[in-house]
Amino acid sequence: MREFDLIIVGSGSGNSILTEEYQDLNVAIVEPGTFGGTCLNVGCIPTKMYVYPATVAREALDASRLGLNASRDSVDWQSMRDRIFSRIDAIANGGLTYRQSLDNVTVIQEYVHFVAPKVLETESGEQITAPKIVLANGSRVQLPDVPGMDLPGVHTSDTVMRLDELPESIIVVGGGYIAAEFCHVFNGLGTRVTQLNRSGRLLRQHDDTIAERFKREAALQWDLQLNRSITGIERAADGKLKVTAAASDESLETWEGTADVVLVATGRVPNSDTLNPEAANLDVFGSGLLAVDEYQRVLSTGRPVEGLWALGDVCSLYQLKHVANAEARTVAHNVVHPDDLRSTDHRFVPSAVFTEPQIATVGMTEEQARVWADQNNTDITVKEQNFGDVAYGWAMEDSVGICKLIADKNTGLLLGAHLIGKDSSNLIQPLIQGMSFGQTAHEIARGQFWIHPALAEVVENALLGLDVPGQG
Ligand SMILES: Cc1cc2nc3c(=O)[nH]c(=O)nc-3n(C[C@H](O)[C@H](O)[C@H](O)COP(=O)(O)OP(=O)(O)OC[C@H]3O[C@@H](n4cnc5c(N)ncnc54)[C@H](O)[C@@H]3O)c2cc1C
Ligand SMILES: NC(=O)c1ccc[n+]([C@@H]2O[C@H](COP(=O)([O-])OP(=O)(O)OC[C@H]3O[C@@H](n4cnc5c(N)ncnc54)[C@H](O)[C@@H]3O)[C@@H](O)[C@H]2O)c1
Repeated sequence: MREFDLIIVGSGSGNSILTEEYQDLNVAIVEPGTFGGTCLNVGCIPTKMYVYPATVAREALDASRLGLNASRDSVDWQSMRDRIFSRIDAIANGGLTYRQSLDNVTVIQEYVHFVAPKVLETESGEQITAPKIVLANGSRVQLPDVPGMDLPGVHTSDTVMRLDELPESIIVVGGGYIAAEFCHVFNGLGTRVTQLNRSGRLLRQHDDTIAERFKREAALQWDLQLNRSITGIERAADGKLKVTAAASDESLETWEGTADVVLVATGRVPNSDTLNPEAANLDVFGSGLLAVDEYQRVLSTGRPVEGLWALGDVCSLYQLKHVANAEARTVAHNVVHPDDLRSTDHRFVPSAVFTEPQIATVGMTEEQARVWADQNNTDITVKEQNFGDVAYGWAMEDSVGICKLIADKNTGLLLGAHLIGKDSSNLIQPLIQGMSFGQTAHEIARGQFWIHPALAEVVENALLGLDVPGQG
């Protein structure tokens, strides 16, 4: 059995643990896939590198209301794809080469699973052990159990960005983040998009106002087929892929549609099962999440296992890179300072959906805030401010954007912020900051200058519209 001081399983956020404090430790990093993990290779980064040109194209197509006639004459998919992946592949290869060059680091390029507590076995049968092990092995695509998933032309987010050609038509299955972002990408680049979702709602975890507004905007851009659950995919006589879907709403008929490509984006599951957690008696809950305490220590029958840590999608309620990175910082400290444990602050986890319009959110939805207020004997105040009501919104002729804020009427503290509209992923940041540092809505609004006439004035006005102490 090979012994190390530390084993890290997964090279996504797990790879960022190795700070200078680790240079005297004998470390193994286990990564069977492409070095760098999901975000770099098949997730956040390449998707946004496609989102940006798609957004530029949509802005051109929508510019006529500003008296500017522009068009999307042609799209060079191959050069876009090669530009994106020549950058990304170089970073992944460079990261692997760098780690392999370090005297104190061994990279093991195989899957591992537990055979006993603290003992992992590679696919080729080698056993490795260490007093400290970090489990950072992420999540993977979950496919519905229907026929046709293995047909050529049926893709997931892992493969669709490497297509040889921009498809003329695509059916996107799912109504979450991944489906939304790829509908925007392909629609912006000129593919005919049909989105199929099981429920009648898009972005189900978002505030109702935002989800409804997004549904309206999505229906204006592509063909939206809601309340339809995929039942199968087959090859049609004309060579296209034929998708069938049952109606989950009784008023609808069974649906059939054809396209060149099908993208299945029906969720992701944690990779804990690939670790054989039973052999180490590790606690697993929900969709397969490893149970951890607030210090990221992995639990076994409810108690932390000495020297065993987890972070990111394999254990987190949030499948988000900034959360995986924050948890990695916690673990990086705790592994080498076990007597001075830090916890990860999960109070105000924001996220953004990079569509056109963008969506950004932090904290409670209005529905959650009403329940919370009842339980805590307080009241809430809600303000919806249209982007179109501020000067920059006039410049944009905006009729889409909303900044919706929810605050505790008595304390003035923000409970939730939900934006849809241009640059929402950036506009929300002062609200995340104010919530994180305990500032009231009035303090955020009046404790600083807001640049005039920047779009951020919509956030200032939304804050001033809340019925909280200090306003007036
Ligand atoms: C298409 C897409 C777009 C996304 N966009 C965003 C975004 O814009 N913003 C955002 O915040 N988040 C986004 N995410 C989510 C984000 O990518 C993940 O939350 C994040 O990358 C998780 O990091 P991780 O370190 O936990 O896991 P990963 O980066 O997935 O790393 C885990 C690694 O472990 C390896 N592994 C798995 N099982 C084993 C095993 N048994 N043995 C050894 N190794 C194993 C895997 O090969 C993998 O490389 C996106 C995800 C996808 C799929
Ligand atoms: N911008 C970002 O931060 C970003 C971008 C992409 C992904 N992510 C992360 O990745 C995670 C996974 O994303 P996702 O979109 O795959 O999952 P998701 O859980 O958000 O959405 C899955 C969707 O598929 C639908 N669905 C499930 N089974 C179906 C079926 N049989 N037929 C039709 N529809 C079906 C569900 O109703 C749901 O709308 C997200 O939760 C998010 O945390 C984040």
